[in-house]
Amino acid sequence: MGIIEKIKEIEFEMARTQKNKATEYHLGQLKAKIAKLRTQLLEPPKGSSGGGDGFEVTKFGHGRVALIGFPSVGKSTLLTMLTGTQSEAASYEFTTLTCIPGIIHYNDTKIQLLDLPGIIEGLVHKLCLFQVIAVAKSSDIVLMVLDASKSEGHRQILTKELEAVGLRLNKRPPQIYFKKKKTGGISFNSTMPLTHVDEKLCYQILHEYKIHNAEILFREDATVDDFIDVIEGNRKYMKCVYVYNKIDVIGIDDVDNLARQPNSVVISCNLRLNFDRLLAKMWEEMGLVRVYTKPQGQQPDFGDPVVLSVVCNANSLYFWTDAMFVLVGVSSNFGTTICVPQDRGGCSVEDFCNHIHRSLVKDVKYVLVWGISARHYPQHCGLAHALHDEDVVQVVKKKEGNEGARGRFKSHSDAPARISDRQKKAPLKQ
Ligand SMILES: Nc1nc2c(ncn2[C@@H]2O[C@H](COP(=O)(O)OP(=O)(O)OP(=O)(O)O)[C@@H](O)[C@H]2O)c(=O)[nH]1
Ligand SMILES: [K+]
Ligand SMILES: [Mg+2]
Repeated sequence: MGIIEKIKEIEFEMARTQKNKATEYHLGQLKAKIAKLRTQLLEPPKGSSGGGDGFEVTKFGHGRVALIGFPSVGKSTLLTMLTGTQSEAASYEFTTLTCIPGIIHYNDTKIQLLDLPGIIEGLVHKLCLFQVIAVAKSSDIVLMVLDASKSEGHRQILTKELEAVGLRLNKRPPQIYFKKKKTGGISFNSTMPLTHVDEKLCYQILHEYKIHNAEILFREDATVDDFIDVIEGNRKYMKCVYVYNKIDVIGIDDVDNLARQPNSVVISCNLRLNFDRLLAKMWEEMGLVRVYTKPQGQQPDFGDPVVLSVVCNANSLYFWTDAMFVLVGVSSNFGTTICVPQDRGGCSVEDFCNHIHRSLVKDVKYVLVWGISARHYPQHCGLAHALHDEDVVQVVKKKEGNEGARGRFKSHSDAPARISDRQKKAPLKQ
C-alpha cells in the first residue's frame, strides 16, 4: 500500500471514531501516524536531487514572494502586471506548469515574485503540489490568490492543503520546549494547566515516534497537533496575505465584506484596481528594514539601502501584532524544535555590519544612528541596537582614533537631510 492510501485509511478510521475522553488517546496516536506519513511524503524520492525539477529558480533581490492558489484565479495575470514579466494567462486551468519568476521594484528594493501552477484539493496531484510547496517554503511570504467570485470556503480548503504539507500560515510556532535526550526517560512539565492534552497522551505520541528520553515543557495551553508539530520539527511558519482577485465581477457589498477579512486585500487585475494597497501590505508583512549607510561628512545614498529583515530566524520566537511580528525572545532551546532555519533574519547593528562585510564587526567602535530607532539624533549605538526601516547609520571604526564622534559632529547640520524631514512625519515609536 502506498503512503497516500495509508493516510486515507487512517483518515477514514479517524472519521469513524467517536470523539470522547475514551478515544482521545487513540485519536492522538492516529494523528501522529498521519503526521509521520506526511513527512515521509515530503522526503524527496531516493536518487533524485531533492529539488523540484524545472521549479528551481535562483534567488534574486531582497526578498521572495510566492503566488499560491487554485487554478485560474489570476496568478499569472497578476505576475505579469506587477513585474512586467510575461507569464501566460488563459481561461483554462493549469495554464502555468512551472515556476515563473518576475521582479517587483518597490521602496528602493527588488522583490522576487514567483508564479506557480495552481494547486487543487487532495493529495492526488502530489508531485506538482510538492514542488509548489518547496518553492513556497523557500519564500519569505506567501500571497494566497483567491477568486473573489468563488466560495469563501476556498481559503479554508487551501489552508488545510498547505497545513497537510507542513506549512503554517499566519500562525506562530507553539510554545512548547522539546528536547530529545540520550537517557533519563521523559520529563514532562507545563507552566499552566493544560486543557487539550495530558501527560499520558504526550507519552503515547512520543511512543509512536519511538522517543523514550526527552524533556518537554508546555509554555501554553497547546493542542495535540501543536505537540506533533514540535516533534516533527519541520514545520514552516509563514506570513500570508489573502489576495481576492476579480472583484470586478462581484457586487460592492461582497467586495466590502472580503476587504474586511484579516490579512486580506481585494484587487482586480482586469481593472488594475488596488495594486498600491497590495504592494504596501506585501511590503509590511515582509518585515524588510532598509538601512542607509552614511559615509562621514556626506549624505547617504538613498537609492541603495542595505536591506535587513525582522522576520524570525531559526532561534526566534515571535508573535503577531497589528502590523508586524515582534521579537519577544530568543532562546537557543528553541533552535532544534521551531522553524526551518532561514538565511535571513535580524536587524541589529551587528546584522547590518555583517551584511556589509563579515570582518567589519570586530573593527566597529560604535555606530551613529539617525531615524526612528534613535532616541536622539544621532544616537551612539552598540552592536545590539535594533535598527528600524529607513534608519541611517554611520559606522565609526576603532582604528579611526579615539577622538569622539561629537568632535566630528559639532552640530546636527551634518545629519542626513531626508531623515530630518521624516522626523516630522514619523513620530518616534516607544
Ligand atoms: N474578471 C476578471 N478576470 C480575470 C482577472 N484576472 C485574471 N482574470 C482571468 O482569469 C483567467 C485565468 O487567469 P490566469 O492568470 O491564467 O490564472 P492562473 O491562476 O495563473 O491560472 P493557472 O496558471 O491555470 O493556475 C484568465 O482568463 C484571465 O483573463 C480579473 O481581475 N477579473
Ligand atoms: K489559467
Ligand atoms: Mg498561471
